[in-house]
Amino acid sequence: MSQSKPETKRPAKPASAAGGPLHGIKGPVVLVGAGKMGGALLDGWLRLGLDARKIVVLEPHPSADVAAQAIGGLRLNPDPAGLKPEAVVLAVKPQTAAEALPPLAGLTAAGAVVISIMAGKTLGFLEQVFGAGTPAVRAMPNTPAAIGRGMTVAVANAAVPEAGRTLAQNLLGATGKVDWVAEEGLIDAVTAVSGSGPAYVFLLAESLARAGVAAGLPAELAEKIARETVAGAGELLFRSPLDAATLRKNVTSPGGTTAAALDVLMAKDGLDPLLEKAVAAATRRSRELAG
Ligand SMILES: NC(=O)C1=CN([C@@H]2O[C@H](COP(=O)(O)OP(=O)(O)OC[C@H]3O[C@@H](n4cnc5c(N)ncnc54)[C@H](O)[C@@H]3O)[C@@H](O)[C@H]2O)C=CC1
Ligand SMILES: O=C(O)[C@@H]1CCC=N1
Repeated sequence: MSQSKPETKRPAKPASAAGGPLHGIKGPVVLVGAGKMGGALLDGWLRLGLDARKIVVLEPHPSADVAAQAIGGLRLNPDPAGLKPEAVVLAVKPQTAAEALPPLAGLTAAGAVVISIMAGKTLGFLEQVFGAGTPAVRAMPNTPAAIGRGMTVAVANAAVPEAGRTLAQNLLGATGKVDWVAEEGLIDAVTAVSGSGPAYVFLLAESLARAGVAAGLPAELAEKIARETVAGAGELLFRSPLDAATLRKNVTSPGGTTAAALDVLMAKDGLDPLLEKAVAAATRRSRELAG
């Protein structure tokens, strides 16, 4: 199990305590696993003003940041027996799930919606653990959730009532955008594109820096300009109404330097077939994780 924990500082007081999308939540909301992604969700809930007293965190290795929330009333590792949660959010590693979750099956007895962000773990698996007919949402977020700029795609089983879907939308939406699909099979490819996708973008920054060094730049300068270029281009894509292809064309002067590079990147054996292979590999792995 990974011990790396997010070190982001949470504001002492919620930014907006009243009237936000989490306002109507009675709780408790039980978060199982407060690592990188669970921690990002927790941050988002607190940022949107969810009262810490409505949150229960089950986490064997809480970060100092999570532990500090206990002062604000968040309940850390209480006995789960007797809890009657409104939602149970699962953010443990898929490989840990078979061992970690069965002891928590009783948490949904009073009708809680289960919201899982575990890669590969199906709605069927969640119903196996928590009982057939348990309202369950399978969601795939990504790490920009840590700065409120995540992209999550979710699918619900037939047992989730409209109110449960709204609850899931609001809890997941605390970290960024949320889209829903009706077909669970799509989540594996979503995982491969947006779930894992930030890693491909960070790799691009690393590769671009290495290519800069190979072209004669000092390593420090190459890393700085590659990082700023990826971050700036991402920000431009975020803010601009133009699509990615138009923004790319705007960089590309006919017969110029960018065109020379794009001739390589857009060749038959360029970036497209490489990313297609990478996304296919991640999609396959997501299916395998279903076990
Ligand atoms: N890291 C990513 O980019 C993304 C991860 N995910 C999914 O999110 C889930 C969590 O991943 P990360 O946050 O990256 O991993 P992580 O390792 O940072 O967090 C997992 C947490 O679960 C805790 N844990 C272990 N056993 C437990 C138990 N019995 N009860 C409660 N907590 C327990 C660990 O101490 C750890 O803090 C995974 O299922 C992953 O597939 C989904 C989208 C993106
Ligand atoms: O690598 C993984 O399995 C997780 C799921 C998507 C991003 N990280």
